[in-house]
Amino acid sequence: SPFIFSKQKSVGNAGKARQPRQLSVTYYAKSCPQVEQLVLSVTSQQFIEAPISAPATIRLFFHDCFVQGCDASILITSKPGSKQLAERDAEDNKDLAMEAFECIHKAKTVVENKCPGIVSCSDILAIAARDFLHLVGGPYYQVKKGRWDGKISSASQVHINIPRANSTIDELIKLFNSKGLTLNDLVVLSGAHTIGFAHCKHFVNRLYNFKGTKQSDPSIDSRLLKALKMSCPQYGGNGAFVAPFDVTTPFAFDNTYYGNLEAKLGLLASDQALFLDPRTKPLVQDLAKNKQKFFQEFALAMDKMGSIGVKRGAKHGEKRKECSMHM
Ligand code: HEM
Ligand SMILES: [Ca+2]
Ligand SMILES: [Ca+2]
Repeated sequence: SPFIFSKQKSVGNAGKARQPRQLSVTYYAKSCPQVEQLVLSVTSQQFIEAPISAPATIRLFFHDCFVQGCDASILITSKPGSKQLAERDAEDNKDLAMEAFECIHKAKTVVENKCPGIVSCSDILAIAARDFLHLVGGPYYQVKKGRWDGKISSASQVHINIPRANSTIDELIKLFNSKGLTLNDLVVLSGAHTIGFAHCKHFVNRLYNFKGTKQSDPSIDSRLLKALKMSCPQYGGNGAFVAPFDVTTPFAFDNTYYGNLEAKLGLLASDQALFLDPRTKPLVQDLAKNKQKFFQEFALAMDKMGSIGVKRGAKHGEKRKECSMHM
């Protein structure tokens, strides 16, 4: 009946932001069956040459999905001479590592060579992030595919959609909820900080002037505080210096991140806050005890994050030939 037809249609539109459109593991089974192998050939080589590509690409995927959905909008470069900057030139994206962009570019080139015009940049990013997660010792999961690339990339959309080191737990919960992610997803996905590094500017306030007190953050371990102060002076430090998120195993994907939080070894205020807030503390304690559970839940949460705001079809998206260039 026409009533039901129009009702279904409006439900479909209303769910645009929240309800992921259907993705599938077998999306390219006929059109490009070797896509995963092709991407892996690049990611595994890149992991040997530049292991930093692993954290960099996982973070790139996160920053893509949180702004306009998982649509490779993060890969588009600003038009030369235009005042309208693209997402990747926004302040909050400036420290995304080049290695990640290069890796996706290489993978896309290899895939285009074998399956021209078939595979979206957003699917390649999702596959590469999974590959790197596994290469650094994290869980393996099947990547659902069928994302189309977005046609919009605007720097002005970034700040409101990307969490910051000084975001409160309330703000983080709100932001994650707005993407269809739960409190549990927030705690589990933050576990990505078991690998990778951060620049001083993201935690220097904790060392010298926590919340305007002119004191250091009381929830930093004193030895870590001392070490971080040596590398990150209050004024005029080396802007290129990076500290590991996980002081114990910065290159291994494991659950030590959570144990570190219990030991006041979190790097960002937003990391340590997960152990200080009564809503998230029990989840941290649980994951610190249970690596198996962390792995299972991380894989599920990545799948969920990878479904945010997914576009399907030529009306809403495109399949870019060159990931950095909107057609
Ligand atoms: C919960 C709120 C989060 C905040 C406030 C946050 C903030 C940050 C900051 C400030 C950095 C350091 C960037 C730099 O100095 O270069 C960073 C790095 C990183 N983030 Fe997050 N992040 C959050 C959640 C996530 C999520 C959900 C993921 C992925 C699932 C993720 C993955 C990473 C990775 C892997 C790095 C290391 C990048 C590298 O070493 O190149 N983060 N994050
Ligand atoms: Ca995006
Ligand atoms: Ca680790």
